[in-house]
Amino acid sequence: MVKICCIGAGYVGGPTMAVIAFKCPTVEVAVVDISVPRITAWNSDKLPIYEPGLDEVVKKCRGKNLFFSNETEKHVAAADVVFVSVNTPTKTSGLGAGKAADLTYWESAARMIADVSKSSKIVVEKSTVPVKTAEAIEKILTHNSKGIKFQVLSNPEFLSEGTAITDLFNPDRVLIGGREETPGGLKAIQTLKDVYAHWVPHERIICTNLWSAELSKLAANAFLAQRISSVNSISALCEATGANVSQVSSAVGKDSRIGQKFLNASVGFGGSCFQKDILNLVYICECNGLPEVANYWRQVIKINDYQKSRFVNRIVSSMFNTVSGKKIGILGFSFKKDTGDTRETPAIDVCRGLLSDKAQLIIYDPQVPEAQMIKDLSTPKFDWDQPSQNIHIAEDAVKQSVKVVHDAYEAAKDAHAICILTEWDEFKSLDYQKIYNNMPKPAYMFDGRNVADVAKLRQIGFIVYSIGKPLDPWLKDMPSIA
Ligand SMILES: NC(=O)C1=CN([C@@H]2O[C@H](COP(=O)(O)OP(=O)(O)OC[C@H]3O[C@@H](n4cnc5c(N)ncnc54)[C@H](O)[C@@H]3O)[C@@H](O)[C@H]2O)C=CC1
Ligand SMILES: O=C(O)[C@H]1O[C@H](OP(=O)(O)OP(=O)(O)OC[C@H]2O[C@@H](n3ccc(=O)[nH]c3=O)[C@H](O)[C@@H]2O)[C@H](O)[C@@H](O)[C@@H]1O
Repeated sequence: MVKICCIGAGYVGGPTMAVIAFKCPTVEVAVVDISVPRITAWNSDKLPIYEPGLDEVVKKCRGKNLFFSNETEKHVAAADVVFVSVNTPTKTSGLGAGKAADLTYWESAARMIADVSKSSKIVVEKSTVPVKTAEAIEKILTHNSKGIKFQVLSNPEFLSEGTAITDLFNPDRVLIGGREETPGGLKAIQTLKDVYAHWVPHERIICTNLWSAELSKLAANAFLAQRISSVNSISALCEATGANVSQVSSAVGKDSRIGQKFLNASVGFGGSCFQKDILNLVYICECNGLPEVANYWRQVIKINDYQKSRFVNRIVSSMFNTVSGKKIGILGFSFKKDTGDTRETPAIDVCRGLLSDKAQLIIYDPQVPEAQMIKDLSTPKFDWDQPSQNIHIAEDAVKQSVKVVHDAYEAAKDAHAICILTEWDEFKSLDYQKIYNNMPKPAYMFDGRNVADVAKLRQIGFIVYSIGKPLDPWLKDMPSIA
C-alpha cells in the first residue's frame, strides 16, 4: 500500500488529500499540521473549512485510509510520498518584501523531512512556489539526507475554493513536473501519475520538467486574474459611455478564442492567491532582468486596486459626498460565494474605505464569523496591499462602527444604502420591495457583483449602481473620481 503524507491541512491539503483517499482506497493518506485546532476540527463534525461536498468525502474515508494528525514527524517518516502544502504568503519584510514569496514554512518542512526520513521519498511541491524552488528544496534535502535518496516533483494545484471537490473530481489537467532527464525522476513521475490515474483520464495528466510545472501555476493564476482586470477596466469605460459590461463581455466571450468564462466584472478579485502569485511573478521577472514584463503583470494588480477604490468613491460621491454616520448594509464578506474564506476579499478594502469616511456598517455573510470580520477590518495592511484611500482603523473603532447580523433583511433595515460584495445565490432572490420599504429615501443599491436585477430595482425606486452598467441619471450628476 502506497503511503502518502501531506504537510499542511489547509484549503488545499485537506480537500486534495480527502479526494485522493476517496478515489484510491488502496492508498493510505495522513494529513499533518502544526496547528492543533485545525487538526482537531478536521477530526470533528465541523470541518475547519466550508466547501460544498467536502463533508461527505471526509466522512467516507476518515479513520479508514484518511487520517488527520499533529504527529507530523511520525507520518512523514512512514510515508513513501510527502506532499508539502504549506502556506507561501508574500514576504512582509527584508529582501523582496511586498513581492517575493515567503518560503519559511516550506524550508522548515523540507528540513524536517530530511531530518526524520529513514527511507527514500518522493517530495511533492503542492504549494504554489517561485520557479526554481525545487532546486532549493533538492539542495536542502540532499545536504541533510544522510545518504537517503529524495526525488522532488512539482504538482501544483488548480482547484478553486467553493468548487474544490468538483474541481478535484474532474480536473482540467493534473500537472506533474520532475527530473525527466533521470531514471529516478521518471520513476517518481510515474508513481505520482499512478495515484491520479485512479480517476483522472490519462490524457489529462501532463508531465513536464520541474521549471515548466512551477511556472505554469504562476502563469495560470496571472492569466486568470488578468482576464478579470481586463473586464474590470472595460467596466469603467462602460460606465463612462453607456455600454453595458455584461453585454460587452458576452459578445467578446462568444469568440471561441476568448471564451465566456472568467469575464464577470466585479468589485475586484480577492482570494489568497491571485495577488500573491502575481507579486511573486513580478519579483521573479525583476530578478531575471525583465522590468517590462514585471510592469505588465503589476498592472493587473493596479487595476484591481483601482476597481475597489472606484467602487468606494462611487458610493460616497452618490450619497452627497459623505457617508458619515450613515448606515450601510453590506451583503457578503467572503471573497467569493460558497466559501467562508476572507483572505484578500475586496470586502475588506471596501468596508475600510467606507469606515474611513465614518460610515456605520451592518454586515451579513452566511459563512464568515463575526470575529473574522472584525479581525480582518482592524488588522493593519501592508503598503502594497491596500488601495490608496484606506487607512488603518483600530479594533475598538471597528467594533463601534460595525455590527454583524445573521440575516440580509436585518443588514438592510434602516440602511441608507446596501452594497453587495459577494455573489451569494441568496442575494438574487431577496424580497427587494420589502427591503426598500424599510430603508430611508433615497434608497441606494451598490451592486459590486452584478447579481441584482437592475431594471426591477429601479422600478421599485432604488437608485442603483451596478458595476459596468449604464448609470442612473442620479449617479451621472455625481461623478466620482478614483
Ligand atoms: N487556497 C487555494 O484555493 C489554493 C492554494 N494554493 C496554494 O497552496 C498552498 C497552501 O494554501 P492553503 O491551503 O490555502 O493555505 P492554508 O494557510 O489554508 O494552509 C496551510 C497550512 O500549512 C500549515 N503549516 C505551515 N507550516 C507547517 C509546517 N512546517 N508543518 C506542518 N504544517 C504547516 C499551516 O498551519 C496551515 O494549516 C499555498 O502555496 C497556496 O498558494 C494552490 C491552489 C489553490
Ligand atoms: O491558486 C489558487 O489559489 C487558485 O486561485 C483561483 O481560485 P480561487 O481564488 O479559489 O477562486 P476564483 O474562482 O478564481 O476567484 C478569485 C476571485 O476572482 C473573482 N472573479 C472571478 C471570476 C470572474 O469572472 N470575476 C471575478 O471577479 C472572484 O469573485 C474571486 O474574488 C484559481 O481560479 C484557481 O485555479 C487556483 O488554483
